[in-house]
Amino acid sequence: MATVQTHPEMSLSATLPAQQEQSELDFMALTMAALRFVNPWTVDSKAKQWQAQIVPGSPEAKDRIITLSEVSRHDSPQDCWVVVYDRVYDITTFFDEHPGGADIMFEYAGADASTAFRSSGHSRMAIKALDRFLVGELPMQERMYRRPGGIKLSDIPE
Ligand code: HEM
Repeated sequence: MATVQTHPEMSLSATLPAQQEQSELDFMALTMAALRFVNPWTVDSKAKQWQAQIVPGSPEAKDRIITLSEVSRHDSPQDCWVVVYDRVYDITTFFDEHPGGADIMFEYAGADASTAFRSSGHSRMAIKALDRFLVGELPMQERMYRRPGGIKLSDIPE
């Protein structure tokens, strides 16, 4: 039977990256575990509470933390969520009412619509109209506009 001999140096260099990767992975897992322990805004803690249906615009919506990954699951005309300025809105019932049309909004189904919303020149009234569709907000580590030291826009809603 034929055997393939590799030069000892070659086989060493071939195994090194794999070993390195293994130890990096362990290091990452440890770091993530430590971060979860000390970080009060961990994704898991509040996101797991997302079980029951929530009425858009209700007081409970203000306390609900929803991850981007959860938002991405609501991307159909029957169940459509978008993110605007780190807040999550269920706009399923708004398609027919939207003065800018349904299609333009549906392009952002399950995704972040902040820049589209902003660049369409929405009025204060439109910003206020967001309230009634609120279902929650992103965890701190997924936010872009409402995090300490993050981008500050003077005209985004409180
Ligand atoms: C997410 C919830 C949204 C709400 C509550 C909302 C609300 C409104 C309102 C009230 C208007 C009337 C004009 C005004 O008062 O500013 C409007 C217009 C408009 N919206 Fe939205 N909008 C939303 C999302 C979007 C998105 C994601 C886009 C994407 C680009 C968009 C594009 C437009 C455009 C182009 C107009 C202008 C229509 C015209 O003047 O003919 N909107 N929207």
